[in-house]
Amino acid sequence: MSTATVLVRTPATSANLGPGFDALGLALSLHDEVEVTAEFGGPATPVEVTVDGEGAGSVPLDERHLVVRSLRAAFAELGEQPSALRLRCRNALPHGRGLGSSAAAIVGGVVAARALTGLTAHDDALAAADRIEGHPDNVAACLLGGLTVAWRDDAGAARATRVDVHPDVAPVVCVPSFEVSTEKARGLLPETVPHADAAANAGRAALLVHALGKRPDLLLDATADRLHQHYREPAMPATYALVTALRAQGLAAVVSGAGPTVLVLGGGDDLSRVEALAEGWDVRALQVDTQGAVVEFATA
Ligand SMILES: Nc1ncnc2c1ncn2[C@@H]1O[C@H](COP(=O)(O)OP(=O)(O)O)[C@@H](O)[C@H]1O
Ligand SMILES: N[C@@H](CCOP(=O)(O)O)C(=O)O
Repeated sequence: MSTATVLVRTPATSANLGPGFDALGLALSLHDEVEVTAEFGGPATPVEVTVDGEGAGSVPLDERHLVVRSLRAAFAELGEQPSALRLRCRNALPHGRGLGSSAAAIVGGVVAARALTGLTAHDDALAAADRIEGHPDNVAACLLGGLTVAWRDDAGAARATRVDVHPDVAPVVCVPSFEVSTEKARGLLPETVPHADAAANAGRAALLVHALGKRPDLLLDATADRLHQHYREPAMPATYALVTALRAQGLAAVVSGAGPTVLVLGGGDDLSRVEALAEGWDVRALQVDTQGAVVEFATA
């Protein structure tokens, strides 16, 4: 029998960034940690999970737990399931707010399973995480850190590349007290969209990559979206109203991921202006996380 332990740290992510639906993601300086101990070759025992912080008291503590499901899926692809699994989760990412908590849980499980079997390269981890999450934008940024552009190749496997972010891009998030699940928010999207809207978003998404990297002064124009935000308004009217109010003041505000958090891609100078309009919201000035998922330690 063999036993190994790893500790994996995963960042929050804001996906879409306005026009980059299911493609763009930005890793943020807010993190979950999961410590996983796995035994191989012993008698099969039930999984043990403890949770501190966000999700404590609400997430299931058995095989339905999202990190456990992701570990199981990754171990299945790697060819061997552990006979025993023990997890200690310390969560800072709020759930169901559009800050990538599910992506962080999935990446945490996939990276932990790979580290527990001696794999440290991220090569196949992105595709594995995308197969669980169902869209590659958050998992790419969570895995790689920074600003990422994700896509699926012709065989359907997720791929991603990182783009450097201009130092003046200081993310501010306005987190509401209510949740909207990504599943519900995706259910509001239409099957098809007008060609003019698709064309407008393609142009703005291309501009956004340039604005985030080199021209923050173009961020207001670059963050305009016609593909998802207004379709989701019925599930989060307060979010849509805050985005509209912030944009009217010249601030580059978008719905973070599938919402309901609002992300403002401005400079640090914008914080007081955001706070003035976002009364009652939990307004946090964050930084871009440049590390992505990190294996803090691994013991065999
Ligand atoms: N650290 C975690 N541990 C277990 N389950 C989690 C964790 N993070 C997220 N989840 C699951 O994912 C759900 C939230 O996912 P989702 O609706 O995609 O919102 P978001 O990813 O924007 O926070 C939670 O309600 C919970 O079921
Ligand atoms: N592109 C996805 C992003 C979902 O992000 P999350 O943080 O809300 O899970 C979408 O817009 O549905």
